[in-house]
Amino acid sequence: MSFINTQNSNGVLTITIDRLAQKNALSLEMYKDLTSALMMAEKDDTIKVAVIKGDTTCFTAGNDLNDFLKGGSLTEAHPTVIFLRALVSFSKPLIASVAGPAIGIGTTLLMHCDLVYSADNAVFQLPFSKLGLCPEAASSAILPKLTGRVKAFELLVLGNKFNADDALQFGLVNDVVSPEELNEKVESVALQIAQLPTLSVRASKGLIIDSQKESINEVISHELKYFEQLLGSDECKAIIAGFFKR
Ligand SMILES: C/C=C/C(=O)SCCNC(=O)CCNC(=O)[C@H](O)C(C)(C)COP(=O)(O)OP(=O)(O)OC[C@H]1O[C@@H](n2cnc3c(N)ncnc32)[C@H](O)[C@@H]1OP(=O)(O)O
Repeated sequence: MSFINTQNSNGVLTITIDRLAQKNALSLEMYKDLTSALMMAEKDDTIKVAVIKGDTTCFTAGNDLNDFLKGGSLTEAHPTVIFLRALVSFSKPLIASVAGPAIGIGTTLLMHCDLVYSADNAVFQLPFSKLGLCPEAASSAILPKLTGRVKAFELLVLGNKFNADDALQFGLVNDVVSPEELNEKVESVALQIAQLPTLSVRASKGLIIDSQKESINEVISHELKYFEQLLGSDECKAIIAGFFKR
């Protein structure tokens, strides 16, 4: 059973994370499906813009902690790494629609989206140190640029939860609406983009991000070396195993 659904309509590919019983935690299979969805959007000329969403109660609880426990080397062949590379290289506008928990990669993937809309029930968290891990998805470089160094340290290392208004203030999201308004808001912006001249939108995204892609990918590689080491540590394994013994 796939927990990633796609719907293609009016030039908009909507990618829905749908594993609510596990708070939309992202398994390796789900990363593969997310990558496939991005690649499909990249290749299909009828798709002008992609939206990534959960539902109005939950975006994603981040990486599936069971998969962390299983281990595995974070090489370029790893599904999470392939997804991160696809996210960085995605050349069409990507809009995130966030509600409820957006934990770990649920927050860091937003740093690779072009527009982010949040419901006022969203809860963001970068609990890397609490898990015995370190930042990923180039958040160690992107977040300090958004928030300044000391706030980035607070968010990435203390790892406390923050709300949608905080995320708006940090420049992580464009706008905050009620959960009931979120889908309509995102759909209307996506349709607006889909109707703009395609080449102009593509060129504009390229101008905003292309010059940074190489360094973002380098930061991702650098972070992954530490992340892999930490993931293999007894400390991290004990913390993650503890999550399931609550
Ligand atoms: C490269 C990527 C790095 C990262 O993403 S690092 C971040 C990893 N993620 C986390 O550390 C978040 C872990 N989850 C939570 O903190 C909490 O959950 C939430 C705040 C998201 C929601 O809390 P609540 O509403 O109380 O739900 P619940 O009872 O904790 O979870 C419901 C079911 O979902 C499973 N679950 C939640 N998150 C994960 C996860 N990340 N990986 C695997 N399973 C998860 C639980 O175990 C449980 O399941 P059952 O009903 O069978 O007991």
